Amino acid sequence: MADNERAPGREALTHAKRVVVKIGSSLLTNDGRGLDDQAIGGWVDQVAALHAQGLDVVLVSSGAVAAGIVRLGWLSRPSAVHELQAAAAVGQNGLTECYEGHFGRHGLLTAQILLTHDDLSNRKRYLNARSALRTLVDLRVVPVINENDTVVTDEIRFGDNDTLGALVANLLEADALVILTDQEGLFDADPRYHDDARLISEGRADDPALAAMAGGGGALGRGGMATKLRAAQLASRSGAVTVIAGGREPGVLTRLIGGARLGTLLRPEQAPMAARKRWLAGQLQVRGRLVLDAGAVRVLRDQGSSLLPVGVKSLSGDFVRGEMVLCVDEHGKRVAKGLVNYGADDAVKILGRPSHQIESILGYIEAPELIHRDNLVVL
Ligand SMILES: Nc1ncnc2c1ncn2[C@@H]1O[C@H](COP(=O)(O)OP(=O)(O)O)[C@@H](O)[C@H]1O
Ligand SMILES: N[C@@H](CCC(=O)OP(=O)(O)O)C(=O)O
Repeated sequence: MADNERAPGREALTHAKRVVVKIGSSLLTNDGRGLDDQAIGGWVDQVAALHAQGLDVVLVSSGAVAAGIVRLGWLSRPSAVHELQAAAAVGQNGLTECYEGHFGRHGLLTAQILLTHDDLSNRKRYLNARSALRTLVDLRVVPVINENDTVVTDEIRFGDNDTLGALVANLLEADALVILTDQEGLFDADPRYHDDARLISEGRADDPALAAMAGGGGALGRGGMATKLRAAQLASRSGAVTVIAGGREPGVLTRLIGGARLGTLLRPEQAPMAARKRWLAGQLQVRGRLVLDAGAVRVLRDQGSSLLPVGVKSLSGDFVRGEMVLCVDEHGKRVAKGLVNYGADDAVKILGRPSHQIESILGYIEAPELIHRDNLVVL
């Protein structure tokens, strides 16, 4: 890369050692005409160049469903789940073959990893996935990850691969998450509808003003900019910087890592969370909802305290001990998420009560807290 491209403020990328690169459906499938082999070859060449510089690069690649639809000769995206699952199974083969062939030109091995939300929400499977991925990276293999679309249904899917990319960045404690898409980055309005939209070059991952500018996805992609910003927030929890950039920009990956001012850089502002808290924060499914009083909201936010039953006003949902619930304030604003010590049937009996009364009310005591602070993450 030319030295004059090295822009100030991009050190998080020039110093990166481990990078997760997510390539979106919007880019991979040649505007719906099947996998864009040439474009994939171009990104693989860049990943290989970064790999040769000593960086660990992990790919999160979409495109299975779109590629499968074309391979099967279907004219449009089906809406039936079983047809989408079938398309993903056919298309994933093509995707793997394509990456393997291109990385093979560089003498690099790839590994296909298909993950579901369940794999990352079950703590044991999460730890297994983490150690397998870390081992592959240590072996200098390039993992190519996608959601296991063939076995997921709507309620349990990530849906977009931006979220998956962020969780992989957390899992590997990557320094950077690079999200390649069909736009140059995040604009102050959706450029599909606003000709005068301007590119945001930098911002904070958790800036609500940016989230307000981010709209939904195009015909091929799933999440649009909204899921990319949420992914940046998730990635920031392990200290990773996120860049959203245009995948068709020549040399985009090598230039970004060289420090070029391309795309939108989203910086993490908070100190990285401990791995267990990150795992909690990454859980997408909640089984119930607790409404907290103002005092409980304050001590959770300001003092990092556990949640006691006395601070909970009401609950909804059908959860059992150990499941994830969302805590909201009296106006419904999200405050925290955590794993409950009591199932809904028992929890409802101890709401608003001091913990020393739990045993006399329930006939047993599991713990004085409804959610212990180790199992709680403030949002
Ligand atoms: N503020 C915005 N800036 C840029 N793109 C936006 C914005 N809001 C919505 N979008 C849309 O997000 C799309 C990219 O997301 P998506 O279609 O999900 O692609 P991918 O498959 O790469 O994830 C763009 O084509 C763009 O139209
Ligand atoms: N897992 C899906 C991709 C989902 C998807 O399109 O996500 P995204 O690239 O974030 O818009 C597939 O391979 O078809």
